[in-house]
Amino acid sequence: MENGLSRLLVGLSVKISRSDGRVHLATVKSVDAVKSTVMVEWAERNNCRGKEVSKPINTHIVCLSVASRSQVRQTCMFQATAPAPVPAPVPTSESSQANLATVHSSSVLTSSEASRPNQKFYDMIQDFRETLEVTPLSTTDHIESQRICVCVRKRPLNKQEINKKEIDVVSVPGKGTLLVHEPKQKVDLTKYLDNQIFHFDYSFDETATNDLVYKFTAKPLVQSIFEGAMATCFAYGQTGSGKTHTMGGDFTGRQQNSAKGIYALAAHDVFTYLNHRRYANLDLSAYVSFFEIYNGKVFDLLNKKAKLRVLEDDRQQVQVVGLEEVYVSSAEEVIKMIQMGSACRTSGQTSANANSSRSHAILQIVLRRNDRATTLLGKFSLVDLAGNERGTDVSSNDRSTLVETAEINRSLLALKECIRSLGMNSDHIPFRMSTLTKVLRDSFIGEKSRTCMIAMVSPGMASCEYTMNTLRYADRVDEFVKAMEQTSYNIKAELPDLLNHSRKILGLYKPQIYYDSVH
Ligand SMILES: Nc1ncnc2c1ncn2[C@@H]1O[C@H](COP(=O)(O)OP(=O)(O)OP(=O)(O)O)[C@@H](O)[C@H]1O
Repeated sequence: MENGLSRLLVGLSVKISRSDGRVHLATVKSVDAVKSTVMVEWAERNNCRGKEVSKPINTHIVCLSVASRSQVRQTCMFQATAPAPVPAPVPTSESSQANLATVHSSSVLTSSEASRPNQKFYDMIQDFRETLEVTPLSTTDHIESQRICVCVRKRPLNKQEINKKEIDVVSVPGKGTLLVHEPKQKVDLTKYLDNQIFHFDYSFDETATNDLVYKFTAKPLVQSIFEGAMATCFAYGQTGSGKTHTMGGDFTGRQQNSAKGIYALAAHDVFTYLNHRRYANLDLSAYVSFFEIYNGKVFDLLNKKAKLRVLEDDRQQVQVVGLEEVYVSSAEEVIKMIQMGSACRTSGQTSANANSSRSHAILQIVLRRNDRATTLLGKFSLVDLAGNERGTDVSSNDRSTLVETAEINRSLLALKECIRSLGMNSDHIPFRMSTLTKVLRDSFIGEKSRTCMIAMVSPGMASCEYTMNTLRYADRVDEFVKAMEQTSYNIKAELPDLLNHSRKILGLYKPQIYYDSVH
């Protein structure tokens, strides 16, 4: 019977009618999906988009009652619209069948879904999502070359959040757009969503891989360092939002796969270019350094966390004195350095003075000419920033936390200001505001500098405030840069209007003559 129902549902577009009168539309993709844990949750979490539903050929009602692994029984009525008889090769497993308890051919609906905290908000968000046009970014999409690029990446709900039945309050319809459905309550206790919309250069949803993120963010910057640029890629966001996952590689349990992060992907491309005949006559070598900044102090991750000094000479050149710069001849060697440095960073977490989420980690891939002075050609700095979540939390009065917080605040503020100055082509770069911006000073100067910021967000309702902080920060960087890009265009576009206005006031209005003269 269960098997029959599974076959019946696979490939169908189903309308899930619920006791409160709401309707969800979904396409059932596989028998396994039907059988896994709670069908209702699955259907709601995945394809609940009305536009996927094809015209019904025949309609029938089924009432599906399923039990989750925790034996919470849930019953739901399905109005299934079948486009065609569905061919379904059905691998059945005893264990998964156990999850499907009973099926009734009844139209009576009893729903016990309200077991989820914040169910009302969950429903409202689901309803909102049904109205969204979703166009996820794909590898074939066009990549725009720009001097400053600001993107956002949403990670999936993690196991803990799923167990807590946290609701996902972030939607990524694509094309650089991201929405936060902020749950709010009026004074009369009516619940409502404050749907806030943000636009960035690219927005990555929870299904995006590191490869995809890399392709649109750091990859376009790699070539620039072969043309003499200083390129920088930042990962910004609260603790646990996915900065290290993105930069350093994804985790399998506690093991980090360093070959799968943006650090390693960039290293691969550096060696591809290095071996390309186009750059062969430059006679270049690659070097790597890896260090962290904690509380304004620099520690060398490739040299047993040696504490280093940052000095500035009279020509404003900033030097990290004694920083190891290791010659590397392949991407694999860079990955080894990343593993070594990351292990050093992690082990520091247990010591009294450092914690990875409270420090900025910077991997630099440096290109030098093989001349006597090993002249610098270009540099790519990849930065895993400190978590920004306690930047606004002033509730803790522990002294070291306050000092730490002040330093993180200062450095993130300085970073924003330096990127803005870069966007303005300003002569004044306020890099002295923090150690982070001091050591990255050369990234903010010169016509060829390129910067990319990836803002990471956690999707859970509990992280909503931090998510909004992250997005506002990224939005301000982006907004300002785009405003500067727009300025020259707007001045040109608005000049006729402004001049006409002045002429009117002065009684000199000759629109035709003026218009002709402008064009
Ligand atoms: N896009 C993603 N897909 C799957 N899992 C992810 C993703 N992003 C993050 N995670 C997982 O979430 C957890 C936290 O991620 P991560 O350590 O990268 O966060 P973080 O922002 O670097 O935190 P911290 O500031 O504390 O270092 C990890 O277990 C990671 O594997």
